[in-house]
Order: sequence, then C-alpha cells, then structure tokens
Amino acid sequence: MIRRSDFPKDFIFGTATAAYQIEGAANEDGRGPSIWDVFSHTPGKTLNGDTGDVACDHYHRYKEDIQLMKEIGLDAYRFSISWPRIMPDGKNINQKGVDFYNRLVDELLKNDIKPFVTLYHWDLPYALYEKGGWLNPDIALYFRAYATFMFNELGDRVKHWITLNEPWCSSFLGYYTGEHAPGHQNLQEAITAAHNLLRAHGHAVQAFREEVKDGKVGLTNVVMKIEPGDAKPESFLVANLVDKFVNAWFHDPVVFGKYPEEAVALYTEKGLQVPDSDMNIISTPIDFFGVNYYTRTLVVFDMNNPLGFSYVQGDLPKTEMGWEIYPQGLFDMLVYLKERYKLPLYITENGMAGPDKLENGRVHDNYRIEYLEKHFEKALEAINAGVDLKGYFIWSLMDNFEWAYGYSKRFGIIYVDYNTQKRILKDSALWLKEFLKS
Ligand SMILES: OC[C@@H]1[C@@H](O)[C@H](O)[C@@H](O)c2nc(CNc3ccccc3)cn21
Repeated sequence: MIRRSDFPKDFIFGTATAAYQIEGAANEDGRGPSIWDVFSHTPGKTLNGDTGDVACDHYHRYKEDIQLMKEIGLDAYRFSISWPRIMPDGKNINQKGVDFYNRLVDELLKNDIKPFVTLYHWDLPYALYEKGGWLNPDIALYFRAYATFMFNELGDRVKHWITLNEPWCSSFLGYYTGEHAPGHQNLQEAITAAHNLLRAHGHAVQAFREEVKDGKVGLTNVVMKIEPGDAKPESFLVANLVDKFVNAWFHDPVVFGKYPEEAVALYTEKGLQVPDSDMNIISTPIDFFGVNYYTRTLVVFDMNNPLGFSYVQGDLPKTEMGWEIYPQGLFDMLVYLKERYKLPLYITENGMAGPDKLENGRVHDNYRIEYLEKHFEKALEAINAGVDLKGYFIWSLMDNFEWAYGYSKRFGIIYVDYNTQKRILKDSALWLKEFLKS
C-alpha cells in the first residue's frame, strides 16, 4: 500500500480548481463577462443550458472551502484567476475583483496552504474577444499587462505561477471542434490561436522575470498518451504523428523555439499557414511544465479523415467521461517529458469523474480511491525512474461546472449539493486525509 512517506519529503500534494468552474458571482462586484459566460448562455452549447453563474458559489464560500482543504491536510491549492474579474473590459482594473484574490491568498497562507496560481483557465474577457480574442496578435500584450499586474499584486505571497491552462483546449476545442468557447470551427483559426496563446505565455514569462525574482513559472498542457488503436504499422505512424499535433505542438516551441516539423509539414501540405513569429519570446525559459494527465487516446490510420486518422474506443474500464483508466500512461508521459525537455514537472491535474451518489450523507467513491492510488503509484515509479516530479494536484477539490457537460460530471473529492451548496467529504477525501498522514 503506497504511503505519503514513500514520496520525497518536499513533494507537495494538492487539489486544483478553476475560476469559472467554481466561483459563481458571475455578475457581482464588477466582474465582466468572459467568452464562457456568453458561450454557456448560448442555447445548445452546454448540457441542460448549465452556466457558471452560481457554480459552487466559491466567491462567497472560499473560507469554508479552505477549512475543508485544511481538514484534509493539503499542502497546496491550485486555482485560477478570473481575468474578467480583474479587467472587466480587458484593460481597466476592477478593484473589488483584485480584493477577492488578495483575501483568498491571505486565507490560504493563514492556513499553511501554498497557493499555485493559473493566470488563464479559459475565461477570456468577452471585451477582448470582441477585439479578435486569441486571433488578434495584440492579445499577447493585453495578457502581458494582465500578468504583470497580477505578479505585482500577489507576487510577494504567491511564488508558483502557471501562465496558461491547456492552450491545446483553448485553441483546438475553442476554434476547431467548437466544443468550447468561443465555439469556432476553423482549423486555420485554431493554429493561429495556438500561436497567439504561446506568444502570450512567452510575454508573461518575460514579465515574470522582471516582477517576481524569487518565484517559479511554468506552462500547463494536457498530456495525452497517444497509442495505436490496432496492430497496423500505419497506425503506429499515425499515433506518433498525433502525438506531435497534440503534445509536442505545445511543448516544443516553449523549449526548442520551433514547432514539430512533421506536423508543420502536414499542415502546410493542407494549405494551412503555420506562424513562426516571436519564437524567441515563446521560448523564454520556464521553470517547470504542468502536466494534466487523465487517460490515453487511441488512434488508427483513416484515409477518410482529412488529417489521416480517427479516434477509436479502447476496451479498458472507463470513467463517467468515457476516458479509459490507464495509470501506465502517466508514467510513460512523465518519463517522455523528462527525457525530451529536461524540466521539473508538476502533475497539475489528475482525477476522474465518477457515478457519485449521496447515500445517508456519504459518497462511497471507492473507484476514485483506487484510481488515485494507482496513479500515485505510477507517479512514484516515475520519481524512482529519475523524473524530477515536484507535486501532484488532484482534479478536483470539489464537484464543479464541467464545461460543456455542465454539472453532470463529478470530479471532486468533495461532493457539492448544488441545491443547498452543502459540501460533503467523499470517502476519497477521507482516504486522502489518512494518506497525507501516512
Ligand atoms: O475534464 C476535467 C478537467 C476540466 O474540468 C479542467 O478545467 C481542464 O483543465 C481539464 N483538462 C482535462 C484534460 N483535457 C482533455 C481534453 C479533451 C479530451 C480529453 C482530455 C480534463 N480537465
């Protein structure tokens, strides 16, 4: 049975959330609309028309939530700042929004919980979207101004920062598949948005070096283990290629200053423009990569698909998201990232959506305990294989707004009864509390 003491002494365990998914108070204290406010209020975009208007009401209940983190014994807490709460019009400061994050950070520190702050977790101020959003090259400078302001405001107390959460999602789910805000479906736009997201990241890192001398800054990407879905040799080739489109596309420029050539070649073959501006800014050195690992993705060679591949379902047990439970993929990707980029790593998200049922005031989510144990074991295996893994944040602290799935998917170790906003520690939280003492 894995124990906390098996991990390095300074290894940190935490949980992660994001502003739009938990805060609520969408129109309170001067907050402006984000692209997710508009998207979720657009009929048909989210399950049951769910929105983040109220969510977990964390904006008002943050002290209670921090007491629960303390009760569980967490070392750290990863949360994101709502850009439209800070700059409702994308430029001018909303002091009441700033005050909230000062209160939140002070309350965490008072309870010996280390804040890890994500500057952007998908909630772009709508006012900036109206100026072109991630398609407008100027967005990188708007982001730099926002980042600089937050570094100045919180940098004396917050020493661990993540510029962007999963630029792959913001660009390819937001601009190609259209599943996420702003719901565009244009591959060229997705490539352009991805580049401007990386430029914004680079500008923020440059600002960080000027503003927070004793801090650490990194980028969090979704990291998927891409494997062939059948035994055909072409499917092995396709798996390697998809890995370049999804994983390397957002890691290589940040470390090597260039996109993976195979993927660039395929895009240009299709007549798409791949930008190459500001690679020197994009590759401003960072201190760590954040790894959001959940599952593997199986692909097969498919001539009928414009990009030559299609996704296939695996036969391993799956979570409520339909994602296979595949802890080995975590080990594989941690080792892969270490060997390719030679940077320290944090698991900034790992967790599962489960069929969580409230029974006599309890949630017996043994499946989530097993999921976490197996992934903890693989993380420890990676450390023992030489990976400089420094921490592990469980997604998520509490059930919350799961984007297009609304409130139908529960990832929390704490159950939220949305009718009463009551929080109930699931068995996984009770297990974690004991694990953290072991
Ligand atoms: O879906 C669970 C979480 C989500 O709530 C977080 O806001 C986001 O950071 C997040 N990223 C992933 C992994 N991304 C992913 C995207 C498409 C398909 C499979 C995984 C999962 N999650």
